[in-house]
This record gives sequence, C-alpha cells and structure tokens, in this order.
Amino acid sequence: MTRPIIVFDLDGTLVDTAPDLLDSLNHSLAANDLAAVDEAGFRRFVGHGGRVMIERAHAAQNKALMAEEHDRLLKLFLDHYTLNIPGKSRPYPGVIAALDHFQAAGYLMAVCTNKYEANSVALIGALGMSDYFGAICGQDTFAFRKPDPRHLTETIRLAGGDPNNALMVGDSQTDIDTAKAAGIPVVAVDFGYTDRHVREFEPTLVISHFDTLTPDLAERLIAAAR
Ligand SMILES: O=C(O)COP(=O)(O)O
Ligand SMILES: [Mg+2]
Repeated sequence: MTRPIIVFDLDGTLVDTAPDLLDSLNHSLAANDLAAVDEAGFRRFVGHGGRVMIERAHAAQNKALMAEEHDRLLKLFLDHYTLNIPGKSRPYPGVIAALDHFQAAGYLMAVCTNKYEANSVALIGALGMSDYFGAICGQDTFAFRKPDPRHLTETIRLAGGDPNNALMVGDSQTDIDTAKAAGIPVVAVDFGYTDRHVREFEPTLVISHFDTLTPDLAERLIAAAR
C-alpha cells in the first residue's frame, strides 16, 4: 500500500493569512470607492480566492462590478498581496510540530488551496515550510477547484498518494464538501475563516488546536472511513 497522505487547506488552516488578505482586499476595493471590509465581512467573502472575494464585497455593498473592473481590481489585489508575502501571515500554533510528527511517521503531505498556486508556493516558501509538501495545488493548478473533489484527488495523486489512504484538514464548508464528495475523511479546525461554525457542515471531526492532530488519530480516521 502507498504511504498515507494528509492534505491541508492553506488560508485559515495552516496559516493565519487574514490580516494580509484583508489589507490587499481593501487596497483593491478602495480603487473602486468601496468601504473597507472588516474581519466579519472577510469571513463571509473568503474561501474561493481573490476574484470571488472582490465580487462578494461588491455584492454586499450593492455595487455593480463590470468584468473589466473585476480584472483590474483582481490585479491590484494580487500585486499588493504578492509584494507583501509573507507579511503578517504566520502558521497557527502547533502547525510546525504537527508537520514534523507526520513527516516522522512517514506520511506524504500536500496543500490543496483556492489561493493561486504561485502565491501559495511563495507563502509556504517564505515561511520555510516548502520541504514538507510533495504538492502545493492552487485554484489555477487544474481546470477545477474546490469544492470540485478532483482538486483534492488530483493533489493527492500529484504528491504520490492514494485517495483511499488519505485525510483532509480544512477550515471551511468548501473543504468539508470537497472531502466528502471525494469520499475522504475530513478534520475541521474551528479557528479558521467561516461565518458559521464548522460543526454545522458535519466534518468527520472538529479540532481546536494542531496538538490534537496526531498520526495515530489520522490513522484511526482513515481506517474508520474504509
Ligand atoms: O484564499 C481563499 O479564498 C481560500 O484559500 P484556502 O482554500 O487556502 O482557504
Ligand atoms: Mg481555508
């Protein structure tokens, strides 16, 4: 059998990127005379990448958004975000220790995120975390993205893993729906970016700290899902 694989979402799961995403979002919105989004708004708009964040912020303020404007604001957002990496973004408490434990236990690891791939690779590199991951797949890596389950299953294959011997860890409904559609057990962290409690989306398990996420626990969750 192939080595087991654990796949992580990025924003709100491995790394607390909210301050930087919010700064870059507000930088782009200001160019279209929109009011700044606060932390609560951010939680409602995040999860499907920058383009959707900008679209949702406009809808919330009843502002029309033409296709060309959308492209221009996305470019402003991405240029600002890219220039600031890693900014204030840091891994959540216990993340590095957990990755070390999974690595020592022989797990393959990968990232499946709706951020753009280049920004994901840059952020993970800037935080010194690249060596843990056999694949880092963003919303533009394939022709499909979360909640399409193929984003997850193809990430697993790219990292050399088997979807039948896999666990997903995420912070949002998108992650939970994706894993469920792929038939993969999913652990939800309760400290990420969602406006409703992750429990409502019925993940396999909810955790509040990475210390809880051990290779033993992962093995049990994978075995129970078979
Ligand atoms: O940036 C987003 O909108 C989502 O990113 P995530 O999939 O890593 O949570
Ligand atoms: Mg997330």
